Amino acid sequence: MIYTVTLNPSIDYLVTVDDFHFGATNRADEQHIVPGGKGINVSKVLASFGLSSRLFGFTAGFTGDFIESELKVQGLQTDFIRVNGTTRINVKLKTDTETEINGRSPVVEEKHLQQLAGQIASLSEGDTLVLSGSLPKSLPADTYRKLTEEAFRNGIRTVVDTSGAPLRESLQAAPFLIKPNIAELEALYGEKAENEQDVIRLAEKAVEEGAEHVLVSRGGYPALLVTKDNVYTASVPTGEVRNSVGAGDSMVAGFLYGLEQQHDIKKAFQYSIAFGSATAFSLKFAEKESMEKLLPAIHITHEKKGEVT
Ligand SMILES: Nc1ncnc2c1ncn2[C@@H]1O[C@H](COP(=O)(O)OP(=O)(O)OP(=O)(O)O)[C@@H](O)[C@H]1O
Ligand SMILES: O=P(O)(O)OC[C@@]1(O)O[C@H](CO)[C@@H](O)[C@@H]1O
Repeated sequence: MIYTVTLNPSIDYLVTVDDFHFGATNRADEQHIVPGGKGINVSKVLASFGLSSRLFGFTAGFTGDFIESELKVQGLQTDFIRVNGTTRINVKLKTDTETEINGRSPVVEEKHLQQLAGQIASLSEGDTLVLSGSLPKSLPADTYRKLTEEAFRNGIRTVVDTSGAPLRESLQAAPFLIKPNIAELEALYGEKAENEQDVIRLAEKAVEEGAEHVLVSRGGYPALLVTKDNVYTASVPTGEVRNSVGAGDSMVAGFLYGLEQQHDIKKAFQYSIAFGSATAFSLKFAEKESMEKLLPAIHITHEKKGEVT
């Protein structure tokens, strides 16, 4: 079973303003109000590909109520812990470019974290735990590391998709997969990656620090999957980007989908790109038909300690 954890969910207010003027009153040309947050997005994408998951995390106030009721309508199995305050609202403004304002999280207390740890303690060997997104400000940076350590001890595979100190800390707990985008990977080591070799070098550092698979997304540029002995590079399909919100989460979902279908790592990587780009090319998240159209066009190069296949 797959479990996703969204410690810091959101309502995403996706708004398109074709002719945007800074400092003026603008009117929306299109808008969508949806439950968001990285773990929630992973679960939503998995569900539309027929894979069930259970959703953990913290919700609060009327925005939290909206998220829970919407997800239930969509048939998702939620088990959120209620905290005080109000779940944040994240603004995703699409003009000729994309601008985001992510809101402030409510306060999550130690007792709530303990409750979550209790939920995770009930997982079984072979389960997958996806820890995605930022931490509420009140939680310490080692939160994901501790949850990953506990999961690792119990034979649970952990995916960590976050950035900064929580990502750095989590490496020590040997996560099965991390999925930084290029900016997150660069920030992790305080270095700019000027070319693909630099990206590989930085990803290898993350492997040395403990991650088993490092999946680096680079928007429309080839993505990389780096492990101890292997480097895979995937071409990314060309197309019109209509919405990149959730493209990274769709990659995580696609990777897990590939593994759930009993495919190897290389094929799972190919699925992850197809899922990511299917989301980027659509106003909604990836759907089966669009994903399957993109899949054959994604070519993977595999380099194993000096050999190229
Ligand atoms: N311009 C693009 N053309 C084709 N595919 C794209 C493009 N931008 C994003 N994608 C798809 O989405 C994937 C994830 O993109 P990106 O590196 O922007 O992730 P991210 O920053 O984690 O995304 P987000 O945080 O917006 O969900 C890419 O690997 C690719 O499959
Ligand atoms: O502030 P965080 O937790 O890093 O990211 C939250 C978020 O931007 O990520 C998702 C897209 O990946 C959105 O649904 C959501 O608004």
